[in-house]
Amino acid sequence: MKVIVEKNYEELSKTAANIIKDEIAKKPNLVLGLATGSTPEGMYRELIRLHKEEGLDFSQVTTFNLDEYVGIDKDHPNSYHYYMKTTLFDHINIDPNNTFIPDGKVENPEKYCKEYDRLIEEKGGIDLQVLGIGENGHIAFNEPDEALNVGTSVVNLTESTIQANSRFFDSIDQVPKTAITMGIGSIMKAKKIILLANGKKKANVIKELLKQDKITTKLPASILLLHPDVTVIVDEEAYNG
Ligand SMILES: O=P(O)(O)OC[C@H]1O[C@](O)(CO)[C@@H](O)[C@@H]1O
Repeated sequence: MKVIVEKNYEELSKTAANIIKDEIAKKPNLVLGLATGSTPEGMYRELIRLHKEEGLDFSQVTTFNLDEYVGIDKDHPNSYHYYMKTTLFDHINIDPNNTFIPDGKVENPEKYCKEYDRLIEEKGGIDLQVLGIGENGHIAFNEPDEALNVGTSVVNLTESTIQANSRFFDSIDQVPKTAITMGIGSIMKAKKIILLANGKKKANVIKELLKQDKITTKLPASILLLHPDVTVIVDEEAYNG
């Protein structure tokens, strides 16, 4: 795993956005895996700037998002559909038909999850996957457990994730308890992965991850040690605590 330590969140965000820019330059019809949460917000702001000021062209790009809460409408302000639309898609020239986010209100989730993985394959697989990391080591919503799902699945969120994500909701009772998430296998099939983490809150989990020489389902991000092209981009706070 390659590690880049940036001075602060702004530099981290620019570095991540520039990696995406370089990949689009190499392959204009890039298949890009996207994450939500607080961490990538700065990267999305920088991508919008690159589009508006430097003509970064998303017209041929396809995106797949990692996850969505179950039972939440697409236009709910806490849905990841709403997040992606307002944080990135409305501000760049991406074709909405080329953006895919798991549907949290689907009737037959099992069938739907298989379809989602099949669709990723059909589009040629993910070229570049952006990941955040939970304070408990989750990637997407693959929570620490005895076993991890290979493909896209419906999962239960842990108490610590519900607690961490309650900051986006009016009260903790409103945080959904389940989500659809790309599986560990779906993520590991990406050709290239960047994992972003900033701030003191992520220092413990980054320390754990970077000292790992074993993979363990108790720290889902440790599976990334098996991937040939992962870059971890952190700011000094997440690196040093
Ligand atoms: O960036 P945050 O808000 O700390 O969230 C960490 C991770 O947890 C999630 O919310 C769950 O998938 C991701 O979207 C994010 O990468």
